[in-house]
Amino acid sequence: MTSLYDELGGAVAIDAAVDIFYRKVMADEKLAPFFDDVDMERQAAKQKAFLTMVTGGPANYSGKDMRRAHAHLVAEGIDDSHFDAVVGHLAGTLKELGVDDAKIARVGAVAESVRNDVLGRNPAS
Ligand code: HEM
Repeated sequence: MTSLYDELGGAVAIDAAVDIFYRKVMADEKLAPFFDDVDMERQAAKQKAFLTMVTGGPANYSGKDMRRAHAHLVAEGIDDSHFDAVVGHLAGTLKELGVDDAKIARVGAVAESVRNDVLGRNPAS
């Protein structure tokens, strides 16, 4: 079966998407402060590897799991509003790149699957 990764356009598409996505995140004044001390080049590389893996492409992600990667941000106050904004920027990016709504919805579902981990909650809450 063709993976969502291939349907999106593979490595070239993921690279383009992550670059545009982080430009949007950094231009969003409620999100940018969380990235103040972050090396954005390294961050973009991790995000590319992560999105590649979770959309069914080659699994080269060696970063932290989503709960550990964001635990310090939970302490700094990230909540559903930040998560929704991040997912919105991802969807907006894909839309700009000409990805159809059905595929954007599938990427959105992948993002939703890590919401509780990113926000440091139990699955049931
Ligand atoms: C779909 C949701 C999200 C995904 C898939 C995601 C993915 C990632 C990945 C792969 C990393 C790198 C982990 C590592 O260093 O090993 C990371 C780090 C980070 N994420 Fe997210 N993230 C998401 C939501 C958010 C949200 C809502 C925020 C809040 C603004 C956020 C802010 C950050 C920051 C600031 C870092 C860097 C941490 C550091 O290096 O100190 N992320 N994220």
